[in-house]
Amino acid sequence: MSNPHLRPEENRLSAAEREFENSIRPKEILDFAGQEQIITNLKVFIKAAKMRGEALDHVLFHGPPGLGKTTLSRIVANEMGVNIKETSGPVIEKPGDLAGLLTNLEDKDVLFIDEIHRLSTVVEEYLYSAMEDFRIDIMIDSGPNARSVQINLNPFTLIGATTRSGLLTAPLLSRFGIKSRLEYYSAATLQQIIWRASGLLNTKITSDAAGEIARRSRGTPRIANGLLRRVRDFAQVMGNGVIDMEIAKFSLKALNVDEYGLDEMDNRILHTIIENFKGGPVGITTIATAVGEEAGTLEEVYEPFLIQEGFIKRTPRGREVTDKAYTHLGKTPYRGSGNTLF
Ligand SMILES: Nc1ncnc2c1ncn2[C@@H]1O[C@H](COP(=O)(O)OP(=O)(O)OP(=O)(O)O)[C@@H](O)[C@H]1O
Ligand SMILES: [Mg+2]
Repeated sequence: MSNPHLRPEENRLSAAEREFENSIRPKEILDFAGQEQIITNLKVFIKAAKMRGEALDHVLFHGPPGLGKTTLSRIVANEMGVNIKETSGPVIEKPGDLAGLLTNLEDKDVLFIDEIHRLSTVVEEYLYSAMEDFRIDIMIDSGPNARSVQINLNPFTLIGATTRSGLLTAPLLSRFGIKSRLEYYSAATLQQIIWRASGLLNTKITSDAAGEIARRSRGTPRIANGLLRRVRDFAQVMGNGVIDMEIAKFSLKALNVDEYGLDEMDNRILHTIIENFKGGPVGITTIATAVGEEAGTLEEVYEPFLIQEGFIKRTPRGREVTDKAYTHLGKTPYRGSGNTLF
């Protein structure tokens, strides 16, 4: 059964896939590839906090799914040498749930709240004083004797993760001293990640095959590792277990993996703009309605990759597909009379 507390993307990961992810998830900062700027800065902040003997400032990791937010949060706790307690926005139903978590934290521990954009308003407001002053009010007794008492918490680090930072309120955002946006990975970095994962899986892979899988992974380590897992099956059954270029190409074709790594929704978006709106420009809310997704999710989860890879352009009048999108979908660019130069 699907877990209602998880986002749709997470529900799509089976238990086996999640276990696989955990087994190859880097635990040390040294094994975490890419995101150089974020890593360089974090190392400084962690070192400084340790020198002062203080908890690390509260951290927000935001960015599209599968880029390493959970991984980095655990690495931060590991580097700080503290425990990490993990929960997620929709699981904390009332302030009392949060109070329970907070009062159980030891000095400098990390409280990781995944999907922090899904905290309820009351819980979020309750979090403010905890983050700012390490203090919370709790109700004791009930009925006519009910009263609230203020208690001090151990200094802690809140690490929030979200794919939808656009939904965070200004007061919450302002309470994070460190805010990092994770970016899509280059093919070269993904190739390195695939190389490392193959080693952990005891699978031999040639460097060009790793490069081929990397290029088709939508800039995302989770996708790269997932593809590696499937391609490994093909290598085992059809060859001698070694992943070479031939096996990689054959498997990726059999798995229907898009040449650029675009997923079903990416292709649906491009298709919709071309077929229903003559290639654009068209507003994001109109596209969202047509593809049946929230406008905010399109803007924060799908569009950044399509723009980065040059399939879509933002114009003052809305989104427009590029010639690359037409070519990719095997279509001829639409040239309305107003658009022709000659
Ligand atoms: N920089 C990296 N180097 C190596 N492996 C990585 C890196 N980033 C992510 N991974 C791998 O990708 C997988 C997904 O990463 P993670 O779960 O941290 O993503 P996420 O940003 O938390 O995603 P979501 O938004 O869905 O929660 C993990 O199994 C991890 O092993
Ligand atoms: Mg995560």
